[in-house]
Order: sequence, then structure tokens, then C-alpha cells
Amino acid sequence: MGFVNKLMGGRKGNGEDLPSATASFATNTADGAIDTLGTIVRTMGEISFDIDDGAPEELFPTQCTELACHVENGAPVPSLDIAGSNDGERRWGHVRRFYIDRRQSERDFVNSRMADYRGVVEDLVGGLREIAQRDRETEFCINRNLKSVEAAVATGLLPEIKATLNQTIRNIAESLAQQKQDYEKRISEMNQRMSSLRQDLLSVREKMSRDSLTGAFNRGAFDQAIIHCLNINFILNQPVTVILLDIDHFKTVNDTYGHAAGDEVLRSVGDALARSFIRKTDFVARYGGDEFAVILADTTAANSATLLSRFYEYVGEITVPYAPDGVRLGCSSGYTEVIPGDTVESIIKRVDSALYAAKDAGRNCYKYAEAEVETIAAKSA
Ligand SMILES: Nc1nc2c(ncn2[C@@H]2O[C@H](COP(=O)(O)OP(=O)(O)OP(=O)(O)O)[C@@H](O)[C@H]2O)c(=O)[nH]1
Repeated sequence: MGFVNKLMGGRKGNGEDLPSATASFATNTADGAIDTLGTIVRTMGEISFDIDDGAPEELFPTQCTELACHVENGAPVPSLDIAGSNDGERRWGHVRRFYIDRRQSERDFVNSRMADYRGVVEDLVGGLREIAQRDRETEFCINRNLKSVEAAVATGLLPEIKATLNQTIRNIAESLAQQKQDYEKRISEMNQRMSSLRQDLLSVREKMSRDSLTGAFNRGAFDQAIIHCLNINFILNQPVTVILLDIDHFKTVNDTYGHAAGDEVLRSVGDALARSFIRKTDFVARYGGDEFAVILADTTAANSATLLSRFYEYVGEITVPYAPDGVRLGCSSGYTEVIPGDTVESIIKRVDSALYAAKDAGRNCYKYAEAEVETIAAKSA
């Protein structure tokens, strides 16, 4: 059955049968649009370039191939943690957000590279010009002095020759010292330029590790940060807490008040998280779709619960755009403390089960998942 028919069950929105000519036109158009979108998404992966964001080079092409299948038939996208659905429903919000973020990262990358190349070329040309100029001056100085030595030798007077040689040696030494000084200055300027390039690169990296909608870190940055935290926990034995949070009924927000309202809600939740977890080491990331993850280094689960209760106060103040008064947003969260022997998978599994427990308990609450030490020890043995 065609795409429109699949969506509408062969009926118009008001329940009447679609006139067959209109239905087949709409079906052909929608199927064509889906095919075209799938091809575009696949091609973007096939003809892609590395944007130096720290992710493996093959990740983006894989994501595109999976997203193309998702667009075409609702297949799951494992590389982005998007599950498939039985009725073929697409996660259009994910697809849209993924390509908006990618495009912005590509633009930042290209702009920064262009600026780098222009700067380096200008520096190089300027440096070569100065060196050539200085070399000409040194050459001129040496020739002039050699001529005076020749003239002195021609006189045959020893004191004259000696004085001229002394002067020549002084002149050439001065000229070479000046040349050395100029080169050193030039090298130090180039070093400064290189270090400012490095800074630029770091700031582009920082931008590329952010989710453009909420300003929180993105999933790639989270995946790196959690490994870092596991290492810190292993070396320093400091408590680390991980929180996973999902907005309640977010799909309904999108469906009822529009995608722009959904985006605004995501921004508000990101903002509430940033206001609740304010230490420099607190790490807030958009985990995907309507999910956020927080890593709290050097924080016990008990302290995290205090911070979570502050977050829930802020959540209570969030209003859903265009919604009538009284419609309040809710979030469900799971949290757990990292223990020795934990892996990224064991933490995510645990925190995910706590999140589900919060959903089961009626939503808009947070639940703690205790680690089963023996299970983890057995797994890591
Ligand atoms: N507005 C907007 N929506 C998004 C974005 N990314 C994902 N989504 C949507 O977020 C919704 C996530 O909904 P689900 O996780 O399926 O479920 P839910 O409605 O939150 O249900 P529960 O989690 O069970 O309460 C989907 O409708 C996605 O299309 C985005 O960047 N902006």
C-alpha cells in the first residue's frame, strides 16, 4: 500500500473514502517524495567528508545508510538509538535535527578551515618576502665589504688591510646577527599564529560537541565523557553519578502544539538542567530526541538526589508554548552511581531501567538504580 494510504488507512482524514484519482495522485506524490528523500539521505552518506569532530570517519555514512532505510520504511537506526516501530512510523524530528546539526557542523568546519588556510598562506608569503629581502641586504653588505677588502689588498699596506679586514668582520657579524634576530622574530610570530590556530580549532571542536538546539553537549561528547568518568572513577575512586532523563509525553507536545513548541520545550529542559547542575565538572548532554543525560563527577547518589529535586522545581515552572494554562511538563529520570567494574553498557542499562521504573511509577519523578555488585564483578571477571 502507498505511503499516504498506509498513513490514512485508505481514507481521508474525515473518514470518507478518498476519490480514487486524488488518492492515487497523492499516493504517487508521497511515495515519490519518500523515495527521493531516501536517495538524498543515502547520497549524503556516500559523498561525505570527515569534519574532524573526533567521531570515526565511517560513522556518518553508516548513520546516513540507516536513516535512508528509516525514511523509506521505518527501519530502526541503531547508530542513533532510534528504534523501529511496527506500524512504520518515522521519527521525523530525529531525522530533521540530525541533518540540521550536521549541516551546521560542516559549515563551521569549512569556514574555520578556509580562514586557517588563508591565514597560513598569507603568513607564509609574507615570511618568504621578508627572508628574500633580508638575504638581499646581507648579500649586498658582504659584497660591499669584500670590495673594500680587495681595494685594501690592492694598496699593499698591511695596517690598511688589517683595519679593513677587522671592519669587514664586524660588519658581516652585525649583518648576520641582525638576520638571525629577524628570523627568530619571524619564527616566534609564526608560532603565535600556530597556537592561535590551535585555539580556533579547539573552539570549533567545542562547537561541534554541542547540540545546536539546546546548547547541551551532544551524544558524541557524552560517549567520550562517560569513558573519561569511568577512568577517573577507576583511578581516583571518586563517586560518579549518571542520570538519564526523558520528557513525558513529548510526542503529544509535538503533535498537539506543533514542532516549534516541542523545540522550545527541549530548550527549556536543557536550560533547567544547566541551572540545576552548575559545577564546572557537571556534564549535561542531549542523549537523543527527548532524552538528556547528566554525568556528575565526585558526587554521590544522595547528593545527586538533592540536585535532582532542584531540577524538578525548575521543570515545574516550564510552560508549554501555546498550551492552555495548567498544562504542565513532566520529566522522568533514572540515576545510578558508578561502581568499580562498571562498563558504559552496564551503567546505561542500569540507569535506563531506573528511568523505566520512574515511568511505571506514574512519570514526573526520579528513581535510583542500585548496582548489583556481584553481577558486575562476574561480568568483568
Ligand atoms: N520538536 C522536536 N521533537 C523531536 C526532536 N527530536 C525528537 N523529537 C520527537 O520526540 C518524540 C519522542 O517521543 P517518544 O520518545 O516516542 O515518546 P514520549 O511521547 O515522550 O512518551 P514517553 O517517553 O513514554 O512519555 C518523537 O515524536 C520525536 O519525533 C526535536 O529536535 N524537536
